[in-house]
Amino acid sequence: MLKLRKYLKPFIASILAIIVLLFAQAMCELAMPDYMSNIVNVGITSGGIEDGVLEAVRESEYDKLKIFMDEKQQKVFTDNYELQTSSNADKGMKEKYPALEKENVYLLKDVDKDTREKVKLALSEAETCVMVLEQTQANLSSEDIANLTQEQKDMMYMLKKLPQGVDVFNVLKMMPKEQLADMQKEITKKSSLMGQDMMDSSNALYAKAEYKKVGMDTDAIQYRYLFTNGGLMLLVALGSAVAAICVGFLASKVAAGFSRNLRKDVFQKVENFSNVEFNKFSTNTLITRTTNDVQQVQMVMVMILRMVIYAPIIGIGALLKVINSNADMTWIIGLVVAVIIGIMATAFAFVLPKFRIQQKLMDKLNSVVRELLDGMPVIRAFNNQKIESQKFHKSNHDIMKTQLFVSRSMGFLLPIIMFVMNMSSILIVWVGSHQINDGVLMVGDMMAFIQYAMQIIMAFMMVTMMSIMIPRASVAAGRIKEVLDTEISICDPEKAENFDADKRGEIEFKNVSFRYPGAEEDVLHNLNFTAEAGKTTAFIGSTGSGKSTIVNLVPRFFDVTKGEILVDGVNIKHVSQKALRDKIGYVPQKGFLFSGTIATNLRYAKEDASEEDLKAASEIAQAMEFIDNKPEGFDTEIAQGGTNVSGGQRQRLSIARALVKKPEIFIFDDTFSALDFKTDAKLRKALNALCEETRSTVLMVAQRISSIMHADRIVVLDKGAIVGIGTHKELMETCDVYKEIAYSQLSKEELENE
Ligand SMILES: Nc1ncnc2c1ncn2[C@@H]1O[C@H](COP(=O)(O)OP(=O)(O)OP(=O)(O)O)[C@@H](O)[C@H]1O
Repeated sequence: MLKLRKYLKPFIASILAIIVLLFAQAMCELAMPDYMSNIVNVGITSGGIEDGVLEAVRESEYDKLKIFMDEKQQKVFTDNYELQTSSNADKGMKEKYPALEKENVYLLKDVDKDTREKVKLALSEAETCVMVLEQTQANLSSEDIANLTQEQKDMMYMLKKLPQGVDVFNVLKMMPKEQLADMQKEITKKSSLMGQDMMDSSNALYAKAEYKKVGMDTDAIQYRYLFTNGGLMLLVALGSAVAAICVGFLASKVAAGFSRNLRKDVFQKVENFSNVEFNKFSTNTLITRTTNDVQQVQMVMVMILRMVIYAPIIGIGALLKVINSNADMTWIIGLVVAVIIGIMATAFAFVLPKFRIQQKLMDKLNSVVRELLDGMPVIRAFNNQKIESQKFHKSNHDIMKTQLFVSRSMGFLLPIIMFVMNMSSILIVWVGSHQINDGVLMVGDMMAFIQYAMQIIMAFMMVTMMSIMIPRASVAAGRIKEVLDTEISICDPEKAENFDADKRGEIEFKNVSFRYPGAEEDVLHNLNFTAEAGKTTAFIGSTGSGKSTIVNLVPRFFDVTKGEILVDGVNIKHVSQKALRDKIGYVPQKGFLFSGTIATNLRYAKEDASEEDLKAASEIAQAMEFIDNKPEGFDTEIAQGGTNVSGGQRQRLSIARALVKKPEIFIFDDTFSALDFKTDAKLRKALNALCEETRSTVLMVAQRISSIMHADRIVVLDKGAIVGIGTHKELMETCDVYKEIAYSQLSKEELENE
């Protein structure tokens, strides 16, 4: 994938935005369990009271607290609370704190966060002691006793020994200071084992009880907390959803733009391929690389942008949260992650090779289908449908088998992983409930732990999935890069020369030898001849003697292996391909038309050609008659590849297309063999007239001697070498190969009459 990183450059801003958004999304996701934990621990369990910092406390209750506070703590209290006497309190005050009707109440001043923390510390131990003692005094039922923490139980048994009706706190006030300090030490030692959150929660319960005694509306406090935190949680969830939507939007934009640019570059590269490169890559693979492979990379790109960045943020974030939490259960996460990695590794060890096989089988199925469809008329003609459909069924069956295996394995994998995840929740609840029972963990913390554990496991699963997807996409990226990195063998010279302006279409082959790339021997051997300007030079020879190869060298479809080809006195390698091809009107062996109309096809080389030009060219190419017969004439639609016209018509339109261009050089690569003798003769006559007018050079490959016998010059080829050059007459006298061809096609009389 990294091979194509330069295609991400235009999208850097979007990628950075995605990273920021993913970070925001992860932060929101990580905050959610905390909110939930607070709602459970504080909102539900502690009645919406966060800790033991009392907003209001009766003077009598403060007297009790004071017993367990040292001078420093008492100072913190008096500094931050003000006494509201019963006599001075107004109506509003009394409504808010009804206890003021009977006694004085201390009210917390408006303090900042740090001071509040100091107050909390100053009150914390004293509140624990008072609470334990009050509970003891309150003659608890056995059920209540069972719910007490161990230190509360110990204290309760000690104080229960006091005679009935004696106020514990009055007794304590009279106790020697050292004994009281010992007792306090004992209580705080035990309570310090609880952890801060538990302490806060326990003190919050004390505060709630005190608020009730003050007459405050504790339900309102609880609702306020629940609505505030619930609302914040909703906002965070909304933030996460918005970030996720934006990431999805941007990631799709980046991936789609990335693949558009990639397809454009691959296409541009392929457009510049010479036949050498086309021979290296088959058409099928080039199409697959431009479409399917790019699509694969695009798909994984979206996943990378959404998951690969998100998974580590959320995974590490959740892990840090878990490590910092009170729950001593991190080992459960380690265990579950190890089990999941084990399961996935085993599954992928079986499935991954099948993925690769699947890709190959898909290629095979494609090629079988392609061959079947292309060769359908032949298959029908030879009645071989059964054999061919067996071939298809085999490929089809093979692919079904592997797909079934892969789908079934994946079908197993997900439920197993879900089972492991559910088991991990149960294990966390099991271990967590023991810790809750021991007073070291709160229910909300355990619930948050479960959520963080799921986030960590999901992050691991995302990374594992990506580690499977990325290598697959990497193969596709490699195939695309191979096309992009292919060196084009036929390119323009750095400093292009110009053609000799005094010459017009003269072609000279000088010691030209040629070997197809990858072939073992030359197909053309040391050719030397000149095709004079304005004259017709024809090539004839047995099949495979190299006629088409010679004419394909002129427009530089291939470059000569040895020697040089000069057009108008300049080596064709020294001019630009455009300048060279501008001079040439090429008609291939197999006529090819583009989708559009007859007119758009004829104007292919000369967009501004007039209707008269089209008509004139069609007349020469003997195509006017069939065009006239079409109701829409030149506007007749042509299907892709010209499949809706006959082979002969296609060929005539291909010839007309070259004629419209009126080039300096015509190349007809065995063009006339698709035409009947009569049309062939008429066409050649009209063509000769045109060439005389335009003074164009004609290179003509032919199989039929009658097509070329009137040429100014005939080059006879045998096994890639020239065995004779001259006019028909000269060759009939001097060249045995020519004579042999001529006599095999025409009678002695026909030849002598010519
Ligand atoms: N792309 C190619 N790669 C390798 N060898 C090729 C390629 N094209 C043609 N050849 C070989 O080069 C030789 C000359 O082929 P060419 O097509 O030029 O012959 P030809 O005289 O035009 O034949 P025909 O009259 O049958 O069209 C043949 O032996 C052929 O097998």
